[in-house]
Amino acid sequence: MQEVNESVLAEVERIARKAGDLIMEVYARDFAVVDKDDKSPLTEADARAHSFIVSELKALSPVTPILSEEDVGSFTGQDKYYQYWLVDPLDGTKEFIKRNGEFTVNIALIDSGKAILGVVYAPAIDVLYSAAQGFGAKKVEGNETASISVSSYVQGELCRVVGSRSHGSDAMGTFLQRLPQHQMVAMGSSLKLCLIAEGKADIYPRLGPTSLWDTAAAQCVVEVAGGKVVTLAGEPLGYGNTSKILNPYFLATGAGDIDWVGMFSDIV
Ligand SMILES: Nc1ncnc2c1ncn2[C@@H]1O[C@H](COP(=O)(O)O)[C@@H](OP(=O)(O)O)[C@H]1O
Ligand SMILES: [Mg+2]
Repeated sequence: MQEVNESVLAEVERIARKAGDLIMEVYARDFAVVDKDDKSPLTEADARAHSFIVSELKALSPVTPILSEEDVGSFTGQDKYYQYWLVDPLDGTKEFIKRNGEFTVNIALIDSGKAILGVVYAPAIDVLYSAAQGFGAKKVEGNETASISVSSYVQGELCRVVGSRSHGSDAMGTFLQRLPQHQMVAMGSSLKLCLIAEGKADIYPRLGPTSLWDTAAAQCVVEVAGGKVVTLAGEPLGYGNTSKILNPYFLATGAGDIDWVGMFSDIV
């Protein structure tokens, strides 16, 4: 069984940073883009980060299975403790290709369907978010480390909404029309969830598809920072059923007593 403690968290942070360095080597030069079977793009950077992360996690935790976006076929299922590593080696591949810096390395430890440790690293801006149940949530920007927590939205105030830069939806437009005062920020990758975690956004409605690996690590950061990531039925997004790779639509929110789920019930 993989324990969670400060040294394990530090090791996962090191792995995510080094994977980010490998990604940035590709970012700095020309690279080829190929279409995967599902038509999503793949670059050499995804493959390099994947190989590195898998070999390092195996060294850290030899018997804990790994589910990575780039090699779903070799996942052997959760272990007898209902644990596995859930990895998106490069989230925001479209942003990577556009070279706008909004992409991340994501590593989560799942235990009984819940992400109990999560590390998100954005190498182009050198920002790392990291959290584990019982150990707090933090942001490391360059040499500065700060504890992070969500903000509390009060109805009637300007609502800071964050959404995908590359994958929109009609339902999002309907939702925004209902918020008299809002500010919409577009952002690629799991960085949207991290903005909720550090209190820079109030809500991230994801009314379109994502996969388990897109959300797990950053959901841990949001939850430990005091926020929620819930389905449109109000249940926390879960990771216990790996036969179903796609997440349901979800809402990520900070603190406050607004019934966000109720606001969406007739939209979607
Ligand atoms: N039609 C679709 N089916 C499944 N996942 C999708 C999808 N469209 C977008 N995504 C997911 O959304 C992620 C990008 O999120 P965003 O739009 O918020 O930046 C992608 O991650 P990758 O870049 O790792 O492929 C991909 O997993
Ligand atoms: Mg992804």
